[in-house]
Amino acid sequence: MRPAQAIHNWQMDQKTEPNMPEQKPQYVSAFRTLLRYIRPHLVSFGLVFLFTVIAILSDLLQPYLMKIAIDDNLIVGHNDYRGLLLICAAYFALSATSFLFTYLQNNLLQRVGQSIVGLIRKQLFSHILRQSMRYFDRMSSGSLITHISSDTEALNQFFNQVLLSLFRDGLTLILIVVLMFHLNVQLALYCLVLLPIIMIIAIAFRSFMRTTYQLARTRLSRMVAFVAENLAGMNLVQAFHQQRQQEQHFNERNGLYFQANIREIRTNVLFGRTFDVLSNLSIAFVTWAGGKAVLNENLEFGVLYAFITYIRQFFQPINTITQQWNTLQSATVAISRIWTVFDSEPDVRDPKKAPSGWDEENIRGRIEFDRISFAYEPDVPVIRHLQLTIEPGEMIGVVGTTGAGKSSLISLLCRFYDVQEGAVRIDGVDVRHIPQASLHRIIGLVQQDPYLYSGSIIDNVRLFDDSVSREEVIAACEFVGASTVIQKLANGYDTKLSERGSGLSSGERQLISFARIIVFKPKVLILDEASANLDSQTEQLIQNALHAVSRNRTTIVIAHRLSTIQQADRILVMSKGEIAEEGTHEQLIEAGGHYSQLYENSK
Ligand SMILES: Nc1ncnc2c1ncn2[C@@H]1O[C@H](COP(=O)(O)OP(=O)(O)OP(=O)(O)O)[C@@H](O)[C@H]1O
Repeated sequence: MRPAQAIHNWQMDQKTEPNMPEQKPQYVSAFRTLLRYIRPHLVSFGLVFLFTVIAILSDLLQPYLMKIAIDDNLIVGHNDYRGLLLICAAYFALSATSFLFTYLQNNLLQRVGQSIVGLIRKQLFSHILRQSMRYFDRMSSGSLITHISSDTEALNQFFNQVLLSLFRDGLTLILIVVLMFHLNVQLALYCLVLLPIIMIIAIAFRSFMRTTYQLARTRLSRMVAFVAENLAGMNLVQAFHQQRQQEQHFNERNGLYFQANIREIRTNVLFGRTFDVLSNLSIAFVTWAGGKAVLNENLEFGVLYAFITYIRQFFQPINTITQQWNTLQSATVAISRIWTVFDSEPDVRDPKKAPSGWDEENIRGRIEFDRISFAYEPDVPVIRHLQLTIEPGEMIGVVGTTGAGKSSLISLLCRFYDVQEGAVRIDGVDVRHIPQASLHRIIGLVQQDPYLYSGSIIDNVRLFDDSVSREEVIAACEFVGASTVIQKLANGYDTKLSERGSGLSSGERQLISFARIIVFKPKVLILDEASANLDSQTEQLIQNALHAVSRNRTTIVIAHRLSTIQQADRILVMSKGEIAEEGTHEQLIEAGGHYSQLYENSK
């Protein structure tokens, strides 16, 4: 990302934070979409349901067994030791069954959930990769990272917590009510009297818990986004000594997240304890009403025991389900957010098929900008009616003031953006008709500050393409003169580079990019020259590499040092999106215009 973009994103983040609208969950559309992913796993979900039923039944039959033991085997004078032993064995068997099926159900649900979430994450990333540059101008990288990490994690929780709880706790509740009515209708009705109170408390807490939960999640995403933006623009932070200010901004976000977390925990504890109190109240009530009935010999003691156990088990699933409401909501918001990303279509699209007669291997490299106009924002033209033809094998140098539109011209040739007027053609074919993969094989781009991937130098030159041999890579590096730089590194060609190619200057990274050009042999070479001050040795290496690589290749060099392009076949001077001067170095010096002034200043 451009540093300017990073700053812009921080500013956006800071400006919009207090008023950023919370996204409302769209349950129906979110789950209809999710259903598409669930459908292929219906058998597994069916099995999870079956295992859940078995595990719950095994749990709930345990108090019932105790009731039988108390009422039938422990009655004084019965001395039914064999019966008692059988019940104990059955109790153990039920526990073991519950253990086994809970384990199976958990594992299976986790596996299915993880594979769905993994698939969504994969599709999300490849969808983002297919977007055009305009999309990345609009979206901050922080929010995209949040979509891929936190939002998919919320989906993961939906499967592992919400769905599991709905299956397990919902079913437990239903079965407890059935068992209570089976044991004693009157006592069951007494217990159900409490239901409306439970509902009122749950609903009252629900909206409160939702607010605190959403607040904590939003503040967490903002903090993550902020860190991501800072990492992307670290050079800027350091160059402008922004450490203190950024630390302060981070501390504010960290503090807000801390407060939201504390509020969330406090609410959860309050809610959980309220349910405990309610549960104890019901037990006291049932002990009083049931105890009276036992004393009057209207109720067996075992039934009362089973009832009390069921009441204890009754509150726990209600508590869990209510708590899952938050996760359900955040998962719904996450699904909507993920689908907003999926909904965005790239502005720059591939043609349905390559134009007839298109032969990538035999491209000559004639480039034509035919009266093109372009703007990033409506009404702010960056390039105006520009006409330029570059012959195959020609080397063009482009100079101009900052913001003149040099990089934009290259972006249009690479089709990172589409022109609004006119056409860009390669060998007479409009780039909009050329499949992008083919276009990017034809054009080799050596950027100003080349991006290197985490990996060895070998992998960075061959772009992880194993069909390119190590020897080819080494030969390419030697050809462009990068080997001197590489051999100085600790592990030579096997030195592991980090994403910013740490340890290498931008000029040295450009040398490695030149080696890529030799390996992949594109017909057109674009060099956005490193503007950073290079030491004279690296500068000379780059000059030599450019000379070697540009041979028989159409080459466009955006030059920051005029020495690089003095030998160019033609030099263009750009100003305000137009070509202001054009000619060889000698012709332009003689003309005494802007170029000659630049040349004088650079001496
Ligand atoms: N992604 C973008 N979104 C909006 N405006 C942009 C974007 N990229 C560049 N611009 C604007 O377009 C104009 C031309 O920019 P461009 O990068 O093409 O100039 P340049 O000649 O390459 O400048 P420099 O030498 O500083 O790199 C500038 O005013 C710049 O602010």
